[in-house]
Amino acid sequence: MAIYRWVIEGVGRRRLSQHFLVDPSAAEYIVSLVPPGLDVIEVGPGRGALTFPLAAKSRRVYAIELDRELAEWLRQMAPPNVVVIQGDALEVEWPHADFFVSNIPYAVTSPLLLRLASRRLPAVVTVQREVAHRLAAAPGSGDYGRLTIAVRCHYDVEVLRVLPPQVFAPPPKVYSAVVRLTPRAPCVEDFEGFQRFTAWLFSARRKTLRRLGLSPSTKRVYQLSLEEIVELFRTSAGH
Ligand SMILES: C[S@@+](CC[C@H](N)C(=O)[O-])C[C@H]1O[C@@H](n2cnc3c(N)ncnc32)[C@H](O)[C@@H]1O
Repeated sequence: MAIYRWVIEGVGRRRLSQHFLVDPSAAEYIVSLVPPGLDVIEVGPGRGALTFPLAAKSRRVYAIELDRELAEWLRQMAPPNVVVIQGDALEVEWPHADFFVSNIPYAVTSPLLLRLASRRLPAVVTVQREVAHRLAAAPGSGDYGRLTIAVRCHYDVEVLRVLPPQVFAPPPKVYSAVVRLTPRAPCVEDFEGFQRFTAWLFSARRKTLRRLGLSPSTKRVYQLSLEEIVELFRTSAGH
């Protein structure tokens, strides 16, 4: 019975991507990238590795945690300027804030980044190194795709530091990277329409524009810059 319970909990924890930051210098580095005196949203505070130092330099920290036990623990332990919101960060309403921080739970990386992009908050996020490569990818590379386009439509992306698995407990199987996202003027007004367009476009990522009937160009979809994709969207959708 005890083993059975342990197995079920293990699966649950994996689904929650619970790898806790245990290297104080990594936590200090991430928090140093957040300007002082702001209202900050933190997704997945866990055991508070970022939350506590963040609270010390911020006006308020809204800590959104899905795990009920961790949320309750944090409510009891955190200073009064930490507002714990128990729930799924993909579903709960995000409070008004100036900045976003998260060691992103791996299982929700893409939808969370898309939700963040629609809010255009300045952010520092830790993601799998492969995701960081996708965010920073240049046209023509294998990592370049819809996620690159969606995030870069709203942000300038800087991959600042790679973190080895051992900075987390339990260590994940992959390396992570700290990424700074600085809002830029959005590349389009109709982001939802743009998302539908890029979904269609990248479902044929190796096809040429001529083959897709979009232009006489023999360039392939994955070789197009963000600006070229925006231009195609404008002409094809009459925007
Ligand atoms: C990678 S851990 C990071 C924990 C802590 N920030 C740290 O660095 O030690 C991810 C955290 O996000 C929480 N979490 C997972 N999915 C979530 C979701 N959809 N919404 C909010 N929190 C979530 C997990 O319970 C866990 O505490």
